[in-house]
Amino acid sequence: MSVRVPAKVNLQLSVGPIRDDGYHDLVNVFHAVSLFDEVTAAVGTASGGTGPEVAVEAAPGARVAVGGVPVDGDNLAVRAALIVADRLGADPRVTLRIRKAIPVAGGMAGGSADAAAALVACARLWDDPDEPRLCRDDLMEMGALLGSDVPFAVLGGTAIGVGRGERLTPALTRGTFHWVFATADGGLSTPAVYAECDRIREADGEPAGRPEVSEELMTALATGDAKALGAALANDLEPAALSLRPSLDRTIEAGRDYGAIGAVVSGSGPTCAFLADDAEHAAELAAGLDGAGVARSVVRATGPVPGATIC
Ligand SMILES: C[C@@](CO)(OP(=O)(O)O)[C@H](O)COP(=O)(O)OP(=O)(O)OC[C@H]1O[C@@H](n2ccc(N)nc2=O)[C@H](O)[C@@H]1O
Ligand SMILES: Nc1ncnc2c1ncn2[C@@H]1O[C@H](COP(=O)(O)OP(=O)(O)O)[C@@H](O)[C@H]1O
Repeated sequence: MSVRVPAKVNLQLSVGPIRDDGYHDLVNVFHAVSLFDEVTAAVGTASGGTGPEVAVEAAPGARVAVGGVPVDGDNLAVRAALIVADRLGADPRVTLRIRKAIPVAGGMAGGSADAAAALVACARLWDDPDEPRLCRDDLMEMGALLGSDVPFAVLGGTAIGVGRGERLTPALTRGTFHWVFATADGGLSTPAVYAECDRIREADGEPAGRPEVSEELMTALATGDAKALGAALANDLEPAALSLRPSLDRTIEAGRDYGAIGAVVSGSGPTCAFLADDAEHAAELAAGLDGAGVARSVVRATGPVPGATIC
């Protein structure tokens, strides 16, 4: 059972004040792009242990450093498999193989994507095909137990996330947008970036306001206006990511110099996202960024694309 699952970029990430539970209230506009991890689930394990086993590798041709991905019970895909087994009363001995093209700790929700893929794969493996007990909404609910970004990786497309980002409403979009992503050496820790955002706000004496959906962004999406979308991209975590990784400033500038119509750090970073007018412009932009030597790798993708899908 193989499932393909997309990365995300945040078109708008508005971060409200920190809550009592340590999370921040968000308006998080997710957009799924055509950079995919693949998770394969097969019944049984080689070691004969009591739970899931996992192996992780870079997808063919992908320059992803998989060293930081846990291959034990901390792997989000393993935790996802255990949740599905528990819900369906299934034998949790399953072998998961993850092929990663999504950068690790890159702000593109690769771990969440793998969790979503494992939820979909294990549900298909263990659920009753004639009378399934789990629907997509159930899997999204189970995903929220694993992380704020997991429900979106199940859903895909473009969606507005509120709460900690897990409560989703699909957004109306028209056409296809063309993106170029500049990945970085080494990741950034999501909790550390949120903490840096709080620290900067406190130091500047600028408390967080209530996050609100950008009307400019929604109109740009609904009309398929790439230039307006580029102008509306906004990420409250960007100053924090730049503070923790000052070299990203040069990456963003290089993208602008090569004609990107929008440039933003993706989520908690350090991947930078650049919007192009069309496929041809994206190819030129990618070549320019590659030559500038400001990224570990430069990848093109389009969005929106569907969420976790059985291959
Ligand atoms: C920043 C975003 C933007 O989409 O993603 P990444 O860029 O890391 O992929 C998300 O908010 C990350 O979501 P996810 O990676 O699922 O985080 P979780 O496991 O739920 O939380 C990890 C930690 O991030 C912080 N966190 C997360 C979500 C949120 N609304 N407020 C927070 O403060 C908390 O410190 C939390 O302990
Ligand atoms: N299947 C997985 N793939 C990647 N990272 C994972 C996975 N499971 C757990 N992790 C952990 O989650 C952390 C964040 O990873 P990731 O989701 O790739 O980044 P981000 O939150 O920046 O989008 C990693 O550093 C790793 O320790």
